Amino acid sequence: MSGKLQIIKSLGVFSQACAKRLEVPYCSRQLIASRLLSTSHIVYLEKERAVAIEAVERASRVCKAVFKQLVNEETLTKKDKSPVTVADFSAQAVVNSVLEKHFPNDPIVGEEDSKDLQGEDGRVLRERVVELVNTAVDKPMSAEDVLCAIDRGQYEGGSSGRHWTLDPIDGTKGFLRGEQFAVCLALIVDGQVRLGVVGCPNLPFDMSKPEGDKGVLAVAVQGQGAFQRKLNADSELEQRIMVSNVEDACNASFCESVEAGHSNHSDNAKIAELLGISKQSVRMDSQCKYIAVARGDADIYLRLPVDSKYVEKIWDHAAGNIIIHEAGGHVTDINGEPLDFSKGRTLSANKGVIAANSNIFETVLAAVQTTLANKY
Ligand SMILES: Nc1ncnc2c1ncn2[C@@H]1O[C@H](COP(=O)(O)O)[C@@H](OP(=O)(O)O)[C@H]1O
Ligand SMILES: [Mg+2]
Repeated sequence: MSGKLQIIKSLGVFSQACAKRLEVPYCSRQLIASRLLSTSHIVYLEKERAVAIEAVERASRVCKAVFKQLVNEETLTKKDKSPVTVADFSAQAVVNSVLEKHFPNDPIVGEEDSKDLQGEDGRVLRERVVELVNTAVDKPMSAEDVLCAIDRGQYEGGSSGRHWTLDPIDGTKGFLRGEQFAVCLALIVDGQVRLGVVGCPNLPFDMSKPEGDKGVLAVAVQGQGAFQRKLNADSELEQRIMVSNVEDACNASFCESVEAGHSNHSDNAKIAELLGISKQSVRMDSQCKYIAVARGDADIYLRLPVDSKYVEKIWDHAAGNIIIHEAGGHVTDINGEPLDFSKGRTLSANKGVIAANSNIFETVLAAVQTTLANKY
């Protein structure tokens, strides 16, 4: 069989999904195949994309169930951090076991480890986690299976080969406040982020209807654009998302962390003033901020350091980073350097994060550098 024919045959199972994403009606396999052959990168990472979506959807379901309980039940006070802990460990176990099933040789850089679930001290927490995990997986998992799955996240990362990075619940403070949080998964190949999936169970699907449907899944593969679909919905229909086209920074809106301990609110305010921005900042937890910029709900995301010591973690940025790029935006650190995901578990070569649409990015970066001049 010729190479070309082989590619066309292997495309068969993907053509309907690709048609959806390309926003063309589902047409003949041959037509889709010829489109894909002319832009051969489009089939790149198709299986990884589908598996990552499945993993994030399953984990998001687990988190959403705990989140609902937390918001509704009077018995759980928001000062009690255990619900988010249970959901966090469970989500990591669920994602890692889905990845193990399909890509058993891929290492994972995950935020959590199983230390707090070990031994007699960890028994109560462990039992709750095992019960929750078993609501979300196809094959029953023992306590040992669950701990092993969590600890598959201990990879050190680096610049060669491929690995995944996972934040099972990003925005734990938002989760506890009943606000925004996200399940974030990305695939890194030779130090470059190639695929990102972010599940945002509490984010309105359409920001112009804040009381409407909640639950967004955003996904991007390098070179293929960024898309959103309804999280855990029957329909797999995807919409392409794009950053805003605001051209004058003074008309921009910016978003930042709710937590002043994660991003310097007063420096952000000085930059906004310098840019002539009069709109109030949108404060939001987690990588939902990247999604807000990627779909044009906001124009700028500023994450300025609060001190010189904190080093950002790759799982807090990898998925959001590729989604912004694929939506037509730009992401760098405060020095204008791209985020470097090849350094292991942290972004040790970077300081802070700036994301914006491409029209205003250079203006925003200049304002950041003027404001922070030699501070870090
Ligand atoms: N001093 C600090 N500066 C920047 N980020 C910090 C920080 N301390 C903690 N974080 C990170 O900020 C993340 C939340 O970001 P945000 O404020 O945008 O919601 C946390 O993720 P987790 O919630 O997964 O622990 C944590 O990794
Ligand atoms: Mg995080």
